[in-house]
Amino acid sequence: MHTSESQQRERIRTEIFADADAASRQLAGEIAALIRERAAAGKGVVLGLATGSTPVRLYRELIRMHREEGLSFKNVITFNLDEYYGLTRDHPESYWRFMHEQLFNHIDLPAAQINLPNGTLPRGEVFGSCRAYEDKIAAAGGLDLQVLGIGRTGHIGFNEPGSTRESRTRLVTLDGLTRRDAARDFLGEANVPRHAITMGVGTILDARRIVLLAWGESKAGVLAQAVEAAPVDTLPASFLQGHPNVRFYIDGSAASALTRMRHPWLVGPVAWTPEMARRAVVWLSHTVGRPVLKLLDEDYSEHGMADLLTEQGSVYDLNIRIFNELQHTITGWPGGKPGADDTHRPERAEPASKRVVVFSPEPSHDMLGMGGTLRRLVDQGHQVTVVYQTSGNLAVPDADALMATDFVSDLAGCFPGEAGPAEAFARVVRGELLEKSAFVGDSAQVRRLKGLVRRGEARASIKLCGLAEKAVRFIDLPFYEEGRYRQFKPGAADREAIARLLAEVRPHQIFVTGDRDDPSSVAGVCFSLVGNACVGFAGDDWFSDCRVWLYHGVETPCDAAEIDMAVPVSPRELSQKTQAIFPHRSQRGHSAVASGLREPWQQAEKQNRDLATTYDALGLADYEAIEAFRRWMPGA
Ligand SMILES: N[C@@H]1[C@@H](O)[C@H](O)[C@@H](COP(=O)(O)O)O[C@@H]1O
Repeated sequence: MHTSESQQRERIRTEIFADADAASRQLAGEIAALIRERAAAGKGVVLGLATGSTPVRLYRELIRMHREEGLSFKNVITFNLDEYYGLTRDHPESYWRFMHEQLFNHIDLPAAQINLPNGTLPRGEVFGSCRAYEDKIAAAGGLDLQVLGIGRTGHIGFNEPGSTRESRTRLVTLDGLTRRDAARDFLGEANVPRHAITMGVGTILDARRIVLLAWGESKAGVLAQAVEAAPVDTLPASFLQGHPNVRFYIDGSAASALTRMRHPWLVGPVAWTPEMARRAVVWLSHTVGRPVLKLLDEDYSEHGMADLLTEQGSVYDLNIRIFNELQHTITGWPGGKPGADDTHRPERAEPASKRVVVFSPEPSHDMLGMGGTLRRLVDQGHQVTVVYQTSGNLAVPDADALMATDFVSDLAGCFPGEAGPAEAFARVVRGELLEKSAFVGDSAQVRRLKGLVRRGEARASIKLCGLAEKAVRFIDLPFYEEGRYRQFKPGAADREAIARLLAEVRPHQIFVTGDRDDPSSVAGVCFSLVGNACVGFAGDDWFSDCRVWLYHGVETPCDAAEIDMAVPVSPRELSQKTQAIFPHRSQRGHSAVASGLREPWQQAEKQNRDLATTYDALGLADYEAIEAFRRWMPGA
């Protein structure tokens, strides 16, 4: 398709890269070229920098270029976008500390040339300091290049919805969703500051060049609006549309809601592959509000799809073909139906009893994404192993850990004079937790105890699915145990643990999630470990008899056109699933797993019900709920 035609709805030039690494390398190369060019002319560069997980890959690449290619930052002055208000500079979550750990400590940028808003001043001095920050940017000659990420509210810097196009550096109140998104970094929403200092939208727009980076499906909706809808102050990133030199560098998942990706037939001619035809017909059915078998010639022609009809023959044939394809995704036998003709079934019939591995990035993802299917697999006689890839301890509130220590102490109190090492351990952890005045990172022992809390929850949950305890593996991958949110670095030990497990079980089916998540999130890292292991096994006999199924996280809607296997969930199974999510008590309420006011099980229930409603509207059977899966193949 001709690029400019397919991008006709885009008001910001957007480049889609193979992955976050490729996009980060591109921008790092451009920054390095600018620095070198200016240095050669005896001039400096003024960079505007961002925090969050998004630019971490960019910073790693700049550090690599400094170390291996002699890139010097001596002629660079930096201004950061924002800073939390009320955190000391050495607080683990201050942006000052983040920038030093992620970039400044590893390059030769002189300390005097580093600038961040000061979040430590008394309120009365903030206004003056914000003005001084603006003056300093101007005195440096203005920003040559501003790097941006984007928040799920559509914020840039901390310019939340409601920020005006003219806003300047100032103190702001953080949006509820932004605070929930930051809750994991701060080990609980209660610890997230309520205020921050941020450059204004106007300050950002004054930069001579702007590049916004974004990865993962969770940003797709907000990005599509920023790029394609009219600018509004409810979506501050949309104000970038007015800038003469702005580019978005994003990965395929973040781009997935752009018209050229989601509905390419609306913006130009497309190659009508079977997948594309299915997507278009599902969209058409939704758009005109008629089931697939009732779509008319005029529906197609009035919605820019006449060429599909020309290519595929009559509307009657096309409607039936797509209807059948959709119908064939539905199965109550997620592990295959023994003895049945499986020509049109999503899974093969043999072997009748399959070895199945379900990977769950943290305890609870398995149940939220595929609790109904998991139960069916067990009930239908498959040998299911659930693998919890990480302990999930970073997402356990202190209060839950304290309860656990109390329990151990109380239990020990039942045997006076016989206090053992477990009681001593609980006492130490309890002491640490009680001494925490503000947020501090947890020690290894606190994390260990929190991991055990989640193990207990996972066991309780999985039992409700009829799974034996020995079918559950907790592999506590080291990248997570040694890491912090937004800063995970998976390594050889993580890769080996996954490969070892797969080589031992040699499953016929693998269920995994996280393929469309931000690659630096827990689910994103966990998926890439499994995906890479599968690529490594691609030539092995056992793997050629193995199918990999992707299940869905609860925060993003399922697109019916992309489903390869739809497992109906009856009213009874849905309540059993909800019941099985319930034991994950540390994830309830204030946890970042919940978005909005919804509890995790409510989100899962809604997602499964919504999909059933969609299938019903397409003219398929009317189920209570549906869990959805896509098939994944290495290298596809
Ligand atoms: N103030 C920062 C933003 O500058 C950043 O863009 C956003 C997204 O974070 P992440 O990159 O981790 O998705 O987080 C914070 O709100």
